[in-house]
Amino acid sequence: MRRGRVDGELAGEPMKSVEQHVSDILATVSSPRPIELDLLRAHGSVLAEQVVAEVSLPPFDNSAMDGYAVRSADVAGASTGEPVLLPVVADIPAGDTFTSVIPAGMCARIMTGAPMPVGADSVVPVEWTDGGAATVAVRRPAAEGNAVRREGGDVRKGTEVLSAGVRIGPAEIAVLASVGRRSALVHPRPRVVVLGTGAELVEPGRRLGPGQIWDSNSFMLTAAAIEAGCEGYRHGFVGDDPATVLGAIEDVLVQADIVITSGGVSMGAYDVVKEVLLRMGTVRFDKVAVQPGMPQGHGTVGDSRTPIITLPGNPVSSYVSFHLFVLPALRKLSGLPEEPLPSVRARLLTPVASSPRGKRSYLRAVLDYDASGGDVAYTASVVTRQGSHQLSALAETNALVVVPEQETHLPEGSVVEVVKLPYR
Ligand SMILES: Nc1nc2c(c(=O)[nH]1)N[C@H]1C(S)=C(S)[C@@H](COP(=O)(O)OP(=O)(O)OC[C@H]3O[C@@H](n4cnc5c(N)ncnc54)[C@H](O)[C@@H]3O)O[C@H]1N2
Ligand code: MOO
Repeated sequence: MRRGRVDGELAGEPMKSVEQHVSDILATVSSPRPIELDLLRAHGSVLAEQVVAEVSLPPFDNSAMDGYAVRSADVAGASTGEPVLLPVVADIPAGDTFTSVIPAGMCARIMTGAPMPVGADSVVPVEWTDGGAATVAVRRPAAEGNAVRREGGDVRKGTEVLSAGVRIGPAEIAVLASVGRRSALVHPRPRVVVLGTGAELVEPGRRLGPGQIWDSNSFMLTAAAIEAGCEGYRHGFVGDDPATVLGAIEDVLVQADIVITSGGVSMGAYDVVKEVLLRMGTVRFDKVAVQPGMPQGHGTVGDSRTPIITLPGNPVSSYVSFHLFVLPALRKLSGLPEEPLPSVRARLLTPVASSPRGKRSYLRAVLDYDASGGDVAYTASVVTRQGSHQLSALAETNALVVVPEQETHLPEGSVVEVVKLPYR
């Protein structure tokens, strides 16, 4: 509720389940058409094609060490006391394009990554020799294949090196480059535009007036979207004027694959997001059986039918509902399969004193690994400040203890499901 009165009491109204709300949101979201992007531009996006090696890797037999390419039979009897002396008939650096041939009883100096000469079947590391330039004294035998990296030893020509659906990180970029790819077909990273609402909001860095607070939600939600691998754009915030709010939403559509708003969705006389979007008829508002984060809205806006998710303004509610409701949408927009946040079972070190009947609570908690815990290998301590406005407590936590809808309290020692928050 913002300023003033509550318009009506909706006690007893059935609430929507968390799962239903997620699936309703997902029904409004589809993953964008794949595009071809240059390697580094593709970083962070999801691969939309299967990548097959068109050549074997390594493409040719090469040396794994700096040393001498030999015939293993020639050095079989080498020892410190009786080194084998071999004339050095070639010098092969990495990148050498000349195909050397090594006759029996001779060798070539060779560097790491350089192509193996014809006739040689083994590499003697320089440390096992006197390092000679014209003739080398080999002090240890090197078995056939010693320090030789075989053609196709990493990847055989024609095999899959990356499957569609993987997120492209540095390792995937390296694999793409190593098979000669300059670009890849990817689902582009979704553009997430975040808009805060509220007449009480002030830009951080400016002075607060009476009744005002600094906007934190639009920063938090933008950062969370970026952390989820998206392009996050903070549009800032707008006040309580319906025309301004509507104008701002329309303005951001050109740069948005999805719009996230915070605030103005509850029962207040000035809950402007709800007011303007309800009028459009393409966004619906529900009470979801969850604490925090009960008032939620979702749908599409504009001719582009851009998905929009309207989160409640209370900062902790916004944060928790981002993880429950926005992340699944961002995964789908990113081209990733549906997957819940990882959760573990943990033993409660603190009791849960109260949880509203009929709502699933997600309590902010500290999750710790407990090596002595046996099959319950984690402990969870619920922090004391659980109010939807108590943002500072949120920053002390790394997980959400799930209290099922039918439970109103839980004793210390209860085993509960705990959702791990990403990157914490
Ligand atoms: N009569 C009722 N009142 C309220 C109900 C209800 O069912 N009946 N629900 C409560 C619940 S639960 C929530 S959650 C909030 C949601 O309210 P809104 O989404 O309409 O959000 P606002 O009223 O705009 O703001 C709520 C709160 O959050 C602060 N806020 C808003 N935006 C930001 C921001 N960008 N950065 C930091 N803080 C922000 C705002 O100042 C308010 O304190 O409604 C309850 N009321
Ligand atoms: O559901 Mo509201 O999100 O309690 O704070």
